[in-house]
Amino acid sequence: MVSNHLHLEEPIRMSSILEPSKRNFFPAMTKIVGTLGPKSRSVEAISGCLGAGMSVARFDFSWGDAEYHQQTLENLRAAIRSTKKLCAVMLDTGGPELQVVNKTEHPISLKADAVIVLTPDQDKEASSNLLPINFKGLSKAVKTGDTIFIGQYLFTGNETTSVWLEIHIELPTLTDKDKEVIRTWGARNSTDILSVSYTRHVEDLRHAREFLSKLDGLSQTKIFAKIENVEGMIHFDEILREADGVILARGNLGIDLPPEKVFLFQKQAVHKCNMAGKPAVVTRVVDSMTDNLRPTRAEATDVANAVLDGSDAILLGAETLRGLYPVEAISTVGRICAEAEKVYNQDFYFKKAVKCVGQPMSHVESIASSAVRAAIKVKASVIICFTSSGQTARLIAKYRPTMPVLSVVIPRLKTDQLHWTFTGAFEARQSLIVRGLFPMLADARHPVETTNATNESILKVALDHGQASGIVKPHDRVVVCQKVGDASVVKIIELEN
Ligand SMILES: Nc1ncnc2c1ncn2[C@@H]1O[C@H](COP(=O)(O)OP(=O)(O)O)[C@@H](O)[C@H]1O
Ligand SMILES: C=C(OP(=O)(O)O)C(=O)O
Ligand SMILES: [K+]
Ligand SMILES: [Mg+2]
Repeated sequence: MVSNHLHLEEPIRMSSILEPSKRNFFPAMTKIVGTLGPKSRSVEAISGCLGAGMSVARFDFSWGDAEYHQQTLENLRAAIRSTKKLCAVMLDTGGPELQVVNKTEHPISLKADAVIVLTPDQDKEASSNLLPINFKGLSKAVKTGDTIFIGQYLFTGNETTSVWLEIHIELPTLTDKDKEVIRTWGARNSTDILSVSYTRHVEDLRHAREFLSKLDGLSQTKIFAKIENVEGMIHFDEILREADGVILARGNLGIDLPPEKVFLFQKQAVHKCNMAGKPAVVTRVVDSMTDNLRPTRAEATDVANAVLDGSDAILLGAETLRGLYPVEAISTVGRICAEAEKVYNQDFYFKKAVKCVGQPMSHVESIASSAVRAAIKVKASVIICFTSSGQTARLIAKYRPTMPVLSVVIPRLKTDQLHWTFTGAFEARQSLIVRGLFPMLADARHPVETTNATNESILKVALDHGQASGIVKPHDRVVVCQKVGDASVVKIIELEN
């Protein structure tokens, strides 16, 4: 029996809940973004995070300077080399966020019923009754009776953190400080994904794209809209059309929205992203793991529901940034995701996605959905997809195959009139935030023409890679999606050994 809701493909025996889960070579199809900070920035800590399943590292420029984040990034590179795990780099802007400037590095506690003065004078020392704010226009932006909410990361010493106001702040979404960081740190480190904090309108993204296109090395950076207030939520559809992906910043948005409405936003936003074939990233899932080894029941269930809703990735903030158990937080979330993926109603979802595209389908989309359908019908253990731009692989992932997709990124030679370089590295890393995609960068010495001989030799390398990592075993069936000459083909192969 196939039920027509998005969870539980079919009823299961209660006793089967206790059956131990099979170990996979990868923790989950759902990806985990880890924010790197004080508790997760040494080579050792980052290696642990990569081993536990983190595939995107987020650098949050709401705090810390470029030098601090550069050191962390160098450590990430060392950890990638030693663990041989791929990891994408996400630059998260500060955005129009008002911050309390606490230079004392000591936590500050606020007392109930106390009177607090907010001052734009950043030279003043922060205390329980005086909070310096990094925004001169505050007194003009508020009126008597307005509420000012002070974010929860506040006063933990290391992070200067968010203050939220029930008002519209006349600051651009990409501030001058953000632009400076992108121009310097971002360009120097070939940022894979730019997270545009507090995206409020589609213009915010157009502006960001135009800005990136003028910078050396950043024209390929994917732009993710971080939706964290009601304004961004209201303009969601137009934002999604322009974005390469969306981050549902439930922490900040959850303050702006009545609690009983948060789930509605999540389900709608994730669904819209799924239908558009763009990655949806959900934040703030296991806050309590910042200080504890186990999540609460509500948090554990929430992670599973995010997967059943169709999320591509889970973003951990304080849990990895300043939490006591970054590695355990990642592995716990990964295990919950893997369990939820097993009961995800792929059949129902697939039909909805096909219906939503309508007819006629584009050729690539038709090939991609057919590859997923064939793989499920023949119980293939993996789909191997050849891609250069990454588009075919993303389209396959859109149909949420139940098996991993090994996306073999074939480099292309390109020139800017001065130099010749190979593409591929960006495309491979950028798929690390898409549910089910596991990229592999083909050797740049392979010629890019799609002849039978080159296809076969690259496929052999991919299969060897799959076998070495345990993703494919002897006698497995594998679905391959590639171009032979001018024709896109989906073929099913049976492995001998
Ligand atoms: N270098 C390649 N060798 C063989 N097949 C390829 C290559 N690049 C893409 N394909 C296949 O070609 C078809 C679509 O082509 P195209 O849109 O150019 O791919 P993409 O945009 O993903 O790079 C898909 O079947 C894809 O798997
Ligand atoms: C991720 C969030 O915020 P921040 O960027 O402040 O960590 C959030 O609000 O969910
Ligand atoms: K931020
Ligand atoms: Mg294409």
